[in-house]
Amino acid sequence: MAGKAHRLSAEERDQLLPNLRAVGWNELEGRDAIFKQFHFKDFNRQAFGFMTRVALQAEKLDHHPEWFNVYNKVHITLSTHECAGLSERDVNLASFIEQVAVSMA
Ligand SMILES: C[C@H](O)[C@H](O)[C@H]1CNC2=NC(N)=NC(=O)C2=N1
Repeated sequence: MAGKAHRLSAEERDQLLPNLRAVGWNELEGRDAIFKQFHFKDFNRQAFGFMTRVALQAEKLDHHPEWFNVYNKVHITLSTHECAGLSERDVNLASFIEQVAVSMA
C-alpha cells in the first residue's frame, strides 16, 4: 500500500464519515475505529460469499477487517494499526464492503 497512513483529522471525518453513518457504520466508543453489523439471509450463499469477496479485496489493499461471523451475521470493525486509529484506508475498505453488501441483497 502506497504512503503512510495518517489518522483522519476532524475536518476529514466531517467530510468522509456522514456517508458511512448513513448506511449504518458507527464510531466505536473507547477506540478509534468504525463498526457495522451485517445480517444476511443465510451463511452459504450470502454471508460467506460476502466475506469471500471482502477478503480478496482486503488482500489486494493489504488492509484487513477485524470480523466476527456466526451463520448469517458478520460484524466488522475497521481501524489502522499503523496510525493506531481511523485512516482513509478504513473509509475506502468500508465503501467497498458497502458495494458488496448492496450487491448481495
Ligand atoms: C504488515 C501488514 O502490511 C500490515 O499489518 C497491514 C495488514 N492489514 C491491515 N489491516 C488493518 N485493518 N489495519 C492495518 O494497519 C493493517 N496493516
